[in-house]
Amino acid sequence: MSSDASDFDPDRLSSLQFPEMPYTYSERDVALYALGIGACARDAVDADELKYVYHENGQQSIQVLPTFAALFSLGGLKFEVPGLQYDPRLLLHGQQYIEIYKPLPTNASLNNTVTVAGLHDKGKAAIVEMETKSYEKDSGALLCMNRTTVFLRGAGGFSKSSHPFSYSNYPKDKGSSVKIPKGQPFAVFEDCTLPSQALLYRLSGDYNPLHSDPMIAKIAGFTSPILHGLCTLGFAVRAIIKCICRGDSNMVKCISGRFLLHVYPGETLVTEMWLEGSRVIYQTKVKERSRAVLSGYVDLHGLSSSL
Ligand SMILES: CCCCCCC[C@@H](O)CC(=O)SCCNC(=O)CCNC(=O)[C@H](O)C(C)(C)COP(=O)(O)OP(=O)(O)OC[C@H]1O[C@@H](n2cnc3c(N)ncnc32)[C@H](O)[C@@H]1OP(=O)(O)O
Repeated sequence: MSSDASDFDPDRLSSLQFPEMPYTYSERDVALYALGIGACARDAVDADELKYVYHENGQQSIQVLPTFAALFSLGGLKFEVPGLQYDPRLLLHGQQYIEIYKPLPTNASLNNTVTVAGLHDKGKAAIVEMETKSYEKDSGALLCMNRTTVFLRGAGGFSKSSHPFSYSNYPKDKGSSVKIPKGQPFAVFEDCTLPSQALLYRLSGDYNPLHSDPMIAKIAGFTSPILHGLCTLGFAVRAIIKCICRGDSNMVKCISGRFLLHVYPGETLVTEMWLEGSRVIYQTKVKERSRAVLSGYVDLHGLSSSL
């Protein structure tokens, strides 16, 4: 479904207004999310992960994994940009960038503001970047920011082909692809996803049928439903918290990931990690197909020099 170039007006982009989106979550949502990204799947009493699903050692509230913040951006899934038409069945999640400004509370009521952070005409596809800022309702404090990049196959060509449209409201180096170091990784973590992983993960709020409906998956070009990109990202960041943060998820400051290839539920994810100062560069591969499916970086607070 290619868009008609005559309908697209770049001047209208900056003035686009999206309604504020409330988002409320409870401790139950936090625990369900942790299970959805594989916490405690191999070991129900995992010393690093039980705290994400249970009040371990009498702790007052369960802890929240930093990638939970990505769920706040899902309300923007049904976005509309005037002059850009796309088939939602062909949408793929391209990238996710998350900044966390304070530890996520176990339950909260938030107000999300959504803006278009970028739009690019790639000819065969359109790339849309949506920025979501999440504020705590009571205090008004800014909790986190998400930048979600979606890759809309077949929706390119909406601008004049002699000068394809490209706009970003942030510096180019933020949230794009990373260079994987040549040396041996500092740590490697292997984790199996369940055949039912996407069915479990969707209960956290992304009900896109691409992840559950065999017919829709075929129309989208896959042999069967694929895993949510944010589920794969959750597995990768959980591996980094385990291997590098020694289980302390509050060390995570910022997360960037680019989805390189789809994952089928049931496949094994192998995450390789390299340290560059307080930055962890990572790459996740599907073991069965020996293919990289995700790469990016995670910036950490207070990384111990003893590592
Ligand atoms: C607001 C809230 C929204 C929430 C949305 C979440 C909804 C979810 O339910 C949906 C999902 O989770 S889908 C599952 C996760 N995602 C995937 O599996 C996609 C995996 N990636 C691919 O298949 C290809 O990289 C593919 C197909 C993406 C690109 O591959 P190619 O077509 O081969 O592209 P290529 O020719 O290499 O590059 C063309 C231009 O596009 C840029 N680009 C490539 N991959 C990108 C990516 N992953 N993200 C962003 N940009 C990307 C390239 O840089 C290139 O641009 P340029 O020519 O300027 O270099």
